[in-house]
Amino acid sequence: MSGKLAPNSFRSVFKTIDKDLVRWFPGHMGKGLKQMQHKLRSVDCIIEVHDSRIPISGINTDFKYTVSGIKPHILVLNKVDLIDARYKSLIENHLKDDYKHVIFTECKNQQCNGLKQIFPLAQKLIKESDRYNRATEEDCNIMIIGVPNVGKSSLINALRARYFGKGNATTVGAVPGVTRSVLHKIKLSDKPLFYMLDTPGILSPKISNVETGLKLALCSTIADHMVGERILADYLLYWLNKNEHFDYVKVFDLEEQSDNILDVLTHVAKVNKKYLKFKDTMNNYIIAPNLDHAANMFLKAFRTGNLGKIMLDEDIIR
Ligand SMILES: Nc1nc2c(ncn2[C@@H]2O[C@H](COP(=O)(O)OP(=O)(O)OP(=O)(O)O)[C@@H](O)[C@H]2O)c(=O)[nH]1
Repeated sequence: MSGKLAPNSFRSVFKTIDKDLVRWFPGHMGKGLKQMQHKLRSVDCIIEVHDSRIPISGINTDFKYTVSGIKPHILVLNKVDLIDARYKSLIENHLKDDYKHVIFTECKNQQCNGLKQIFPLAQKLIKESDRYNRATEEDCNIMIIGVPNVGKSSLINALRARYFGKGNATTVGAVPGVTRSVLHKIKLSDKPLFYMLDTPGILSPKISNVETGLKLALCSTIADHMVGERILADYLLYWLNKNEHFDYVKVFDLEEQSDNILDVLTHVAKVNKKYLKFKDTMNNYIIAPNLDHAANMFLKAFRTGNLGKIMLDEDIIR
């Protein structure tokens, strides 16, 4: 039976030593954004994809001032399979002033309702819009934008399989930054003639605060090593405790809830028999729990949904 700590025994603030622990804007992202802007003239609709687990922290608000705003726009919140369904209406409500069309998707499930809604909605919005310079063009182009690793390529592949009956046209990866080439043009359907333009994930150059950055990193939009696996695991533990999600106690066979990441990681490493062997200054062998391995296991459990269906912005929406 797992023990319970009183709520006030957990940290109420996450303190990091390094305020600049994430270097946000790798060079290719700035270049990608410029190339996207140049291509806007040939675009009829924008589908902005983000991660349902961070529907507020994860949105790159720069898109609003750079690439979206002028063209018909759909906000897709992907990976909805990883959040508790009751948050969908709360998220929609929270975003309603900024985003008129919000669709939740789960790319791994072809039967997902959201996937079925996207193309008909895009067609409708384009039909109702003024296409200006493109009014006489027969083909329609939908540009897919978003931060890294939210599932843009997966969405393109799922839509293409649905409407064009073709296999993967673009590479899917578990680490951010798989799509580097800007505006890879992929046919979505023949009649009507529709194309999708894949784009590399773009993060905002300025992240409003460290916690937003850490949430982005927990959802793999930033490579783990940019932040550090142990810091990320510590933030996750802090967040889980603060928001009373204690599935980790059972999943990792802990005796009780804990707010001490070193204790938790040491336990996880020991239970899973993950040790490091190294020599000390006296040339003696030391065997110690492999805390980095344990941190990765902790992060993976969250990312695969094993720690429960978790929406990291629930603290903001509440
Ligand atoms: N659970 C879950 N995972 C998903 C879903 N869609 C995509 N993924 C996973 O998310 C990871 C990233 O997917 P991609 O399609 O490569 O994402 P991307 O936005 O194109 O990535 P970049 O090219 O880095 O910008 C992969 O491991 C996918 O399998 C989904 O709906 N649910």
